[in-house]
Amino acid sequence: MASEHLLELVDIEAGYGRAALVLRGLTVRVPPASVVCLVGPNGAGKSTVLKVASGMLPPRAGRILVGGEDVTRNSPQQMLRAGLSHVLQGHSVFKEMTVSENVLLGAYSLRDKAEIAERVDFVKTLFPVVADRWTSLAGALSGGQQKQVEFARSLMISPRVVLLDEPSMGLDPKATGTVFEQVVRMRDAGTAVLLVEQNARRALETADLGCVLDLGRVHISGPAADLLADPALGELYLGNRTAGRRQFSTPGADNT
Ligand SMILES: Nc1ncnc2c1ncn2[C@@H]1O[C@H](COP(=O)(O)OP(=O)(O)OP(=O)(O)O)[C@@H](O)[C@H]1O
Repeated sequence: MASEHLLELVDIEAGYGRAALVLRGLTVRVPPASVVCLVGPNGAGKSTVLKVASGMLPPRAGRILVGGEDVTRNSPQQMLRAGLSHVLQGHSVFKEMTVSENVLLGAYSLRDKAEIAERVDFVKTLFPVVADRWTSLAGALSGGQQKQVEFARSLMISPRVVLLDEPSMGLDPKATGTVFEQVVRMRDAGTAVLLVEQNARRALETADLGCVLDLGRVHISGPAADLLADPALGELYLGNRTAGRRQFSTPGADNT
């Protein structure tokens, strides 16, 4: 059945091994051509959401839908084929390989040379540093430039949704700014983004929709601009100082 959302995680319960559940009835939806960010305290389960969406961690309950199709039991490879591309936390470029070799790793499942060439042109246009440093060793690039190589690699398969885990981690403010600009460019070029970030303010300034996670559930969600303007959210998560402290409304809301 067609869906107005590209990716839907519905009533997800998930955890690691025999340990207690990390995600406890979480619902997140990603519309087309949007950036949805997940923010919240350490250990809330943000990265775990991305692992569930990419098939790395099968949920114990709930459903995962891509374009309305149920992919809950997909393996990571099947999730990739369904259009979900995961850019992991930290740096995952191979420093001893060139930028081109790193980017082309993202095309390993493609057979059509014309399609690969078309995707290479696309990512080079989207990320000029990838074009400029195409034959350089990836290890010679700055952290922010390496992150753009990872973005380019993730886009080679024409994903429907890119899952970005902490893209600003370890970057200085200037590189962080560039990386967030590139997130917007990805969206404007037609790829939806589900973004996990510690830098909650910067993420909400970039995103269209935001979800605040706490204890494995969506605590509050809505247009990112509304969340940024919420004084309670500002005080709890964004470092604002306000006179009165008020509590959030009922936990368990979703971003529909
Ligand atoms: N591989 C793992 N094995 C066991 N427990 C894990 C594993 N990865 C994460 N956890 C636990 O799951 C919980 C949620 O972790 P997760 O990384 O999803 O949180 P997060 O919101 O992304 O946190 P942070 O902002 O610190 O990155 C934590 O209690 C963490 O210890």
